[in-house]
Amino acid sequence: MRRNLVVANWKMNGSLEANRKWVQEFSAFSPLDTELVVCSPFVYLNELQQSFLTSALMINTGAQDCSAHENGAFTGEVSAAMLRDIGCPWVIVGHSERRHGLGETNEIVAAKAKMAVQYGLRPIVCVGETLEEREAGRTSDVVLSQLNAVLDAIGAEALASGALAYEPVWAIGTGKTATPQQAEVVHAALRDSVESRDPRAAEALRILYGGSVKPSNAKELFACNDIDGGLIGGASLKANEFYEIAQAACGSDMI
Ligand SMILES: O=C[C@H](O)COP(=O)(O)O
Repeated sequence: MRRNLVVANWKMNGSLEANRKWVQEFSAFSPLDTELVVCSPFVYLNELQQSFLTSALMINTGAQDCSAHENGAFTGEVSAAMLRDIGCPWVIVGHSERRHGLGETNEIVAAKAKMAVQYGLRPIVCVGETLEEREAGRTSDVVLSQLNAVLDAIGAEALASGALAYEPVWAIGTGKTATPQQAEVVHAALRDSVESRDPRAAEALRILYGGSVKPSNAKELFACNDIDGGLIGGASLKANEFYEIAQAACGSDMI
């Protein structure tokens, strides 16, 4: 059975004060039977992790990226080893804002995923097509080539130790969510592709949906067979909305 996973991606948002308020607000809610991760900017990871512990919140931390390099003269980069060193268990790689905004190729994303796994981190690998690619009928080609680059680098089992996130670029921060049917078709194709390499890993792999997930649409998305939770941007900045989305994931785990 796959346990649903709901991940907050705060992107370049937050402050010490705002983060403390978020933790305080979230602590007032009853615990949920869903695995939760908050990916904050690097500088807040340590304090956030401590506050989750002291508030007895069952939330893990994640970084939003890691370097494709091991160490050395790479100004501004943060290595997987450093994340491991501060006890941050999760890391997002290949987010579309990095692929499209910062020119990260499939090869770079694969190298980052490899570094993450080498240092014992759980990668959340993002894939997704642009509107132009979808309209040209290239959705499967694009997401499967993004997936395969990572699978070639780390293998299916290592991917299943983390998660795969399908985020159609046209749905991110736009308010346009993929319909559950649109999302499920892509999720099923992604799982089939992993299955052709390793059926056990495919069964265990959590495939998250991301792109304008809100409390109002989360339940029907999470009810789909191959959607095992979400990667939540804007709505995760509000503790109550993230909690409601996490609540929607409770009890929709698939066997
Ligand atoms: O990582 C999260 C995704 O980019 C989704 O962001 P969004 O929920 O603001 O659309």
